[in-house]
Parts: sequence; C-alpha cells; structure tokens
Amino acid sequence: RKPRGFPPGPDWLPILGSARELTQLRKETGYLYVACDQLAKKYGPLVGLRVGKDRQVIVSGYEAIKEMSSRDEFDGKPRGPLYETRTFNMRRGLLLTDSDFWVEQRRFVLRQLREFGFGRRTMGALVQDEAGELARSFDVMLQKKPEGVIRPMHDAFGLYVLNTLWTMLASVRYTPEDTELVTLQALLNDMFTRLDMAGALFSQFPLLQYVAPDFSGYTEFVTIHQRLWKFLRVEIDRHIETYDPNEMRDFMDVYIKSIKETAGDPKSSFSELQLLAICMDMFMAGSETTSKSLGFGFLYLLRHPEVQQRVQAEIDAVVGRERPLELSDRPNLPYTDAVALESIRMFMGRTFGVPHRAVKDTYLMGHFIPKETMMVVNIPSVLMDKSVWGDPENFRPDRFLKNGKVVIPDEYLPFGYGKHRCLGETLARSNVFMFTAALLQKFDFRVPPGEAPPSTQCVDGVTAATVPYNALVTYRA
Ligand code: HEM
Repeated sequence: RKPRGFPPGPDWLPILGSARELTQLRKETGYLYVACDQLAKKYGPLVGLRVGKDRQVIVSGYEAIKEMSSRDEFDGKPRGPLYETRTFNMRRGLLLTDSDFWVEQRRFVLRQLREFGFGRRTMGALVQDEAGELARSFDVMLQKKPEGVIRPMHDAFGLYVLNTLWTMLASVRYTPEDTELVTLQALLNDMFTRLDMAGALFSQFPLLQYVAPDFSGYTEFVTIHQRLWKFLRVEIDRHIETYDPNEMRDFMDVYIKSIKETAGDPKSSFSELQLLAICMDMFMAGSETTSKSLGFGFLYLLRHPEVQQRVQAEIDAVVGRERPLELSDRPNLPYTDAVALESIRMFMGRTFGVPHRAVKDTYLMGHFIPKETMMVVNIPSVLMDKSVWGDPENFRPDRFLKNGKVVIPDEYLPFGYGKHRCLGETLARSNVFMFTAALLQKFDFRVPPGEAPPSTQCVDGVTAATVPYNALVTYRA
C-alpha cells in the first residue's frame, strides 16, 4: 500500500509495483532518464514508485535535488543485493556506505588523496604525464601512417585515466599490453549498459537471484566482481608484503598503516576488505565517468569542427604547438576549459547520480518520505533543463563563458551536491581538460570519409555511454 502523503506517481500493482508503467515508458522513449523526465512532467519534482521490493522516489529539478542532497535525513545509501553483492555482501567502500563508518572513511580518503596522493607528485604532473602518454600513442600510430589513422574514439581514454588514479593509490601504471586490465574494463563497461543506477532486476526482485540467476543478470554481476576483486587483491597483497613503515609510497601504504595502528580496536572501520572496496569504488567511479565524459566530448568535437578549431586557436595563442601543455595553463585557456565542462554536462545530462536513502521518516517538499525509501537522483533533469540552459541538447561551451572568463552556474551539478558530493571532482575536471587539450594541441579529429557523423543517441545504463564511433586522426594541418 502507498503510504499516506507519499509523492504521486504511477499506480502500484501487486508484486510488480509500478515497474510495468516505468518499463513501458522506458521502452517507448528509449532511455530511463527520458522516461523519468516524462514522469516528472506528469507528477512533479518528486515521483513515488514501487519497483519490486524497492520503494523509490525520483527526485528531479534543481530545488528538489539540492534540498534532498543537503539534508542529513537523506544521507543514507541504499541497501540490497545490487549494492552489497559487489562488496562481499557487506556494506563497504565509499560509494554506497553511510553513517559514521562512511564519515570516517571518506574523511581519511579525502585527506590522503589531497595531502599524500596528490602531494607527492602533484596532481598536475600525473595528469600531464598520462595525457602525454595518450598523445604519444597516437603519435606512434601516425608515424606508421602519416596520412591519417581511423581509430575508435569512444574507448580511447579508459586506461590512461585510470593510471592517474592508480599511480596515486598504488604506484601502478598500466599499459595497453595489460590484457587482464583491458578485459576487465571492457567487461565492466558492458555490464554497466545492462544495469541502471536505480537497481537491477535481481535486486528489485531478490527471488530471481535463486530462480533465474542468469536471466536476472545476477551470475554475470557476481562473476565480474569476483574477477575484479582478484585483480585488485594482487596489488594489495604486494603492498602488504613489501610494506615499510618508514617509507609511505602511496595511498595503499598509508591505508595499511592505519589498519595496523587500529588493529585490536573492535570499533575500527579500517580493514583489508574495506581497502579492497575503496579500490573497487575508485576503479568504477574514477575511471568510467571521466573516460565517458571524454567519449561524449570527442563525439561532439567531431560533429562540431568549429569548436575544435577554436580550442586549437586558443592553445596556439597561449601555449603554442611545441611546449607541452600544463595544468597550470588552464586559467589562460577558458574556452578549452568550457569544452571540458560541456563534455561532462553531456555525459551526466544522461546519467543518474548515486542513489540516496532516507534514514528516518521525514518530509520533502510537502510529501511524506518513509524511512528506507530509495531516493533516485535525476541529475539529467537539471543538466538538461531548458529553463536553465536554453538549448541543453546543443554542445555549446560558450554557455560557461562571461567576458572571457569561465563562470559555472549553480545548476551545474554533475558531481552531486552536499556531503556525498563526488570526491574526485578536481581530478576528473583536470583529466577531462588535460586529455582534451593535449590531443587537440597535436591532432585533428574528423569524421572518417564515408561514415556518418557519430550519433548523439546514447547507450543507457548505470552510466550513459556514447554509441561506438570512429575518428580519422591526423597531424594538425
Ligand atoms: C566526470 C567524472 C565524474 C563524475 C561526473 C562524478 C560524479 C559523481 C556523482 C554524481 C556522485 C554522487 C554524489 C552523491 O551521492 O550525491 C559521485 C560520488 C563519488 N565519486 Fe565521482 N564522479 C566523477 C569522477 C570521480 C573520480 C575521478 C573519482 C575518484 C577519485 C570519484 C570518486 C567518487 C566517490 C568515492 C564518490 C562517493 C562519494 C560519497 O558518497 O561520499 N569520482 N561522483
């Protein structure tokens, strides 16, 4: 039964809840975010749903998202198989944890990434190195074929983006020859297209884990995660074996130090499993999102050669073509920075935030929200809001420029809002900027002859992806 005062929404049927109407709308519109947008137009900024066992509220629009994200009553993260199977059937990591456990762990990770991880070699140097490595890999291809190379662009960035994070976490750099890593990234990307942020069949209808594990996606979900745990565990074990208390090499060492210091304290939130879960969260939240933003960005750069030329003209005037770009050039390259912001908007304009959970009975915008309700954060409703952006569907970096300076509107919320706000924002923005700038400084990207411009229709999933597309890469004219 719908609780009294619960936000309006589609009818709740026995067992299925509102799943049928939502699935139908999703089929008709092609995307969960468009289906949710239509529900929001019909019912308002809060739409109440029941999907299987989950009671959900879709939160849309700037005001509703800002209020929900800034109130402690909504600081919880969802419970259930989808969110816990990935971390050994426990609530571990940062993305999907809450309460004092999350507060302590988040604080620790943030401090270490700032003071230790970012500090030892500055973040700027890390990001520059990896953007340079990617540019070099293009160079190697072009030296063999100077007239131009056609290469898939949607997945060009994953490895190099992950390296910026992994160097800080574990002093590790991967190369395209690390086949297990490349396979894992591909498997995860693939799995992400078959799930969505608001849940999976096997978490909404938990019985399916037992009666239809393959059909409900449960088997695949568990198998891929077990493979990822094994992969990450090797690095953690290597750190434990070579640990030297007098030499902190990276985040993993500092974390292991904390495990040792708090050993014996039954209340300690530090453990090897939690370190593994943090690495997994970083692996997923840290590289996927940034590389997909770049994937969207380059898709639009192919569709808009004039934007590409403007970025190149700006870089030529400020940095030139020879000196390697540095992160410290960013304030002098406002148009390029605006292209990075717009790339992230195009990605998160099709992707939901990480869901929250009401930790007690409460009210939001006049509606009753019972404890344990999952709050689905409809970020596209803000980033694609016509009343905010005018022409949100268009790739128009100028929207972030005023009198030649970057101005970011309050409604720019791709990293969420409040205490759970993304802790990788600085790194993510730096990466999207540096990778875009470093490639455009040296190369032109065009639609390959005979191919249509890449489609702006995306692939739905936990996070949105572009459809696979190629670019003709040449040295700059
Ligand atoms: C363009 C890239 C990125 C986007 C759009 C993005 C977006 C988000 C969003 C929307 C949230 C949820 C906030 C909420 O629950 O209200 C989040 C959380 C998080 N992100 Fe990111 N993110 C990006 C890159 C990164 C990177 C590079 C890292 C790694 C350093 C990272 C680590 C995290 C973590 C650990 C959380 C959980 C924070 C918490 O609940 O305390 N993200 N991100």
